[in-house]
Amino acid sequence: MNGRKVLVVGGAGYIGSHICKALAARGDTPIVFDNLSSGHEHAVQWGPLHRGDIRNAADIDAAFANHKPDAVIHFAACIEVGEGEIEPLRFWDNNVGGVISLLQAMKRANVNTLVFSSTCATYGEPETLPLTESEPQTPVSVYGRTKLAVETLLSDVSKAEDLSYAALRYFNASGASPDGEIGEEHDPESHLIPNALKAAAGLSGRMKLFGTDYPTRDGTCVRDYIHVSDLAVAHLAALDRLLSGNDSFVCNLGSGTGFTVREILDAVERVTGNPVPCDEHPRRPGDAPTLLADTSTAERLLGFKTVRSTPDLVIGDAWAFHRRVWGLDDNT
Ligand SMILES: NC(=O)c1ccc[n+]([C@@H]2O[C@H](COP(=O)([O-])OP(=O)(O)OC[C@H]3O[C@@H](n4cnc5c(N)ncnc54)[C@H](O)[C@@H]3O)[C@@H](O)[C@H]2O)c1
Ligand SMILES: O=c1ccn([C@@H]2O[C@H](COP(=O)(O)OP(=O)(O)O[C@H]3O[C@H](CO)[C@@H](O)[C@H](O)[C@H]3O)[C@@H](O)[C@H]2O)c(=O)[nH]1
Repeated sequence: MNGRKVLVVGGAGYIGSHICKALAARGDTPIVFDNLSSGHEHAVQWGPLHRGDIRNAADIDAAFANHKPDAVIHFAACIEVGEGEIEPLRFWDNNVGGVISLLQAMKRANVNTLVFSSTCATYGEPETLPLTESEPQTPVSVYGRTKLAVETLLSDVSKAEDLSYAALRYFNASGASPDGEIGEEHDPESHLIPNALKAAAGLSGRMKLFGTDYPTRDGTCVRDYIHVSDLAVAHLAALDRLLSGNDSFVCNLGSGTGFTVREILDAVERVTGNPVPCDEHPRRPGDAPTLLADTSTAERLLGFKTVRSTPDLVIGDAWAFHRRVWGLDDNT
């Protein structure tokens, strides 16, 4: 299915920009709606940018009126888990208030298809691994609770109104566009792989390894890293499934394989050829020991299987992107 206009809310950000690129590559038009609070204008390359805030009804109504999209993919949120503990009101306002505002605008514009960025952080500290979608959701962070609240909101609204939605629970989004064009540019950056690459490049001093006493094979947290280009493929499939008239659904997006923090640091050293200077620190609050996706629902509903979600491909693509952005190609 192509030739659609898709409003990509938060499309100037890390994951959203990769989905825009994938939409355009197959003949859809991504219209980015973004307030550029953490996104980048230079990442909007495949369709128009409509600058505005999701919580402002006039802004979002204007985007629907000007561009008449067929569907919406919603990425915009406050994502920095630690900040949520300090500023919960800001997180609830943007992550939940933003979706209420968006749903109201969709209703006014008569657009009823929505793909939503949820997260494995809604599961909290699971007992059963790998995580299926039916695992109880008991998030341990403000961030995770706002995302779970949106899932509940979408479920309630879809029962009463003409709304079909997909809530996609990403595991750890990582990597960069394989052609090096776009990648992860968060500021501040809290994610493991870009921080490790920066340390390997000698640009940030020693990195912090949070927690070495977890009940895992080497004492560090296990995560399921999914390449952002694989995530993009899954979003197109989710959109197509909804636009074909199927019911709303919830689905994990992960690779199904877990790696410890130490294994990721080893891979960073292997790919870059540089050591990762690193100090051991206490656990970071809110980190679950292990998060690992059961991928069977994504396979069944979306025909989705990852193809680039191995540590070496993820880190290789991220490294190529960051070398360019950091201006290292001539001297590292
Ligand atoms: N990065 C991950 O590993 C990960 C994992 C699970 C879920 N997610 C979810 O995926 C989504 C995208 O994450 P990301 O890493 O690309 O984040 P990001 O910060 O790079 O992108 C978010 C975008 O939304 C925009 N935005 C924020 N608030 C807005 C508002 N009120 N109005 C308009 N635009 C607004 C920002 O400017 C930015 O461009 C988020 O919802 C996040 O919670 C991310
Ligand atoms: O400088 C760092 C950064 C991270 N870590 C550790 O590395 C692991 C992965 O951390 P990170 O890359 O920050 O990812 P998560 O905390 O797993 O969270 C990400 O993945 C979640 C889904 O798992 C999303 O919901 C969040 O938005 C996203 O930040 C964790 O054990 C961290 O403690 C370090 O040791 N040092």
